[in-house]
Amino acid sequence: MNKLVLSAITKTYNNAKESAIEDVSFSIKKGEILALIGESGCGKTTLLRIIAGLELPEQGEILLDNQTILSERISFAPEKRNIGLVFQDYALFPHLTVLENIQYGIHKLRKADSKKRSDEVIRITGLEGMEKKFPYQLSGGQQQRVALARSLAPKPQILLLDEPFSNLDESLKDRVRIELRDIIKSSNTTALFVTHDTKDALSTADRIAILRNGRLQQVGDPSDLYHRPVNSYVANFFGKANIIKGNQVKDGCQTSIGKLPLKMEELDGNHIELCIRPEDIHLANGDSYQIEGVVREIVFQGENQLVNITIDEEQLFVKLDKKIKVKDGDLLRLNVDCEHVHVLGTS
Ligand SMILES: Nc1ncnc2c1ncn2[C@@H]1O[C@H](COP(=O)(O)OP(=O)(O)OP(=O)(O)O)[C@@H](O)[C@H]1O
Repeated sequence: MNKLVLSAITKTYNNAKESAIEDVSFSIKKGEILALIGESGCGKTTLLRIIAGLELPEQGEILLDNQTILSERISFAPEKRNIGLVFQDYALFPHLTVLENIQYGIHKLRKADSKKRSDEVIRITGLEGMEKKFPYQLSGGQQQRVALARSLAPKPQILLLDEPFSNLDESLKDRVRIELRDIIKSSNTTALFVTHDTKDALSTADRIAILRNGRLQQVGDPSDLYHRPVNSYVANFFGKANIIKGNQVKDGCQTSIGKLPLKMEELDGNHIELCIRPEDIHLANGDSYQIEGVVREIVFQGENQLVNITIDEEQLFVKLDKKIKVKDGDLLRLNVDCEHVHVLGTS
């Protein structure tokens, strides 16, 4: 069941030449965590603010739990949407304790109910024992949990989080990503968070929506976006990708790096664009090989090495185990794992 449905949202700021958001549609299922990702200025915050009711688009509809909260005729005020917002800087009240911050959004409840609910979210967010502390006495990760607890307390229909990891040290991020996911899941909440970091999205979200210049490129689970990107932009956003052009031939595809025995029966068209991940190219261990190229650069990557090889005019990135000895100028013979080659498009 869908929790949030966005249809054809378009927003242009006053005096702007181009729209910040252009015809964006996607939905979020109940209980799902969706990451909205894209480069700086692509419109992530604008879309988040539109959903929260803080910004009005000139076109589009929003359904929250099957109720229209935005259309041509309707626009619910932010406080009527029952949406929880966690801001990038957490926006905690500095003069209130952890408990008072959490109870702020549920002050209309009877005292006993407010106590019961705040105890619940304190437990879910692991803040037991910190109730009397003030925000300045907490670490970044703890402050984030207070902000989360405060937003969860009124049981929002959906939680929106703006760059939830950007204020944290690199060393803390891995743990906080897992914590945040666990807290959202154990509170049965649906969430949408904005990030520009692929690691945040891949490790925390169930599905990812990628924006570019205000336009939605693809929505899918992390594996879809990595293995089946819709275009070269998405392919390159989620890691290194070799984008290779080719033409269909009788028993495969003749590409600029060599002939690959791809099963192309579903393809119709001569100009084919392929996405080949560096880890799907391997050193040939017998006489048979598909590609031959010269090593130009080797980048150490811990467990692996990323080797840049040239084949005529073409460059290819290949991920090899660190134990394989290669050096500049070596001639390498390689095979492509054709099962994993993804066709981006044909024309
Ligand atoms: N209040 C505003 N008035 C005019 N233009 C705006 C306003 N807010 C944002 N913009 C423009 O809209 C576009 C999208 O901005 P937005 O802040 O939504 O992007 P973003 O993806 O969240 O960026 P970042 O990751 O840097 O925060 C940008 O070109 C920005 O300059």
